[in-house]
Amino acid sequence: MNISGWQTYLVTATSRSAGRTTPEVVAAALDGGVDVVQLRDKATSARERYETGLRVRELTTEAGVPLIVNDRIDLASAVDADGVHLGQSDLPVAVAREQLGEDAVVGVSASTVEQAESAEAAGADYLGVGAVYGTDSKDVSGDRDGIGVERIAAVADAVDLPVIGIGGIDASNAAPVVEAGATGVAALSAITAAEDPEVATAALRKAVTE
Ligand SMILES: Cc1ncc(COP(=O)(O)OP(=O)(O)O)c(N)n1
Ligand SMILES: Cc1nc(C(=O)O)sc1CCOP(=O)(O)O
Ligand SMILES: [Mg+2]
Repeated sequence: MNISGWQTYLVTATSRSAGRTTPEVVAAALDGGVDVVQLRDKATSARERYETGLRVRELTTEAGVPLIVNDRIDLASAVDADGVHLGQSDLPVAVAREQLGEDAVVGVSASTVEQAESAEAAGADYLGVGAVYGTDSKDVSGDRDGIGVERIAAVADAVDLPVIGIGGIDASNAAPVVEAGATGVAALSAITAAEDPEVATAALRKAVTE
């Protein structure tokens, strides 16, 4: 898996998708050229997430794009995802590897250099680092304005893993995140809540590749 090629990373949220279903948003983002999709629905039942995950798996497989499941190793396995994204309070990387296999992609959230170094030592494949800017999509502890691109630079300097910036990122502010050393950017509301998720994805892609 070429994780270093992940420049645009969609994080889904049915509750922030302007009445569209998550498969509809994912299909549009795939048409817009997104590199990886993470299924992250905190508000729906396990059964709903499973059904949605199966459909999103079909779409991502057709497009040749990896699928990551947030938090849940069991759901990642059930929908045959490529991997799982784990936060600081989620199960350890080693458990994910044991359950999903050595080839599974395991991402870990880090908002400090210390957390990034620990995740690297634990065997993470990539880091999700944020919240870079202020966000309404998640209750983030600490600085409401975000950790800033300076922290992205510090983390990218400290570890050898691909770094994905997340939090408050859209086409207008994505370039400095990559200039600071991130491999790519993850976006939730900038894509899911956009008037046209395909256009928003293409704009984000342009911002980080040009
Ligand atoms: C790419 C990426 N980075 C960070 C996160 C946040 O994960 P976590 O800290 O576990 O918080 P929740 O998303 O579970 O609320 C992420 N999901 N994806
Ligand atoms: C899911 C998530 N994780 C974050 C972190 O800092 O770890 S910020 C965040 C929300 C990202 O949503 P938006 O792109 O709409 O700001
Ligand atoms: Mg989590």
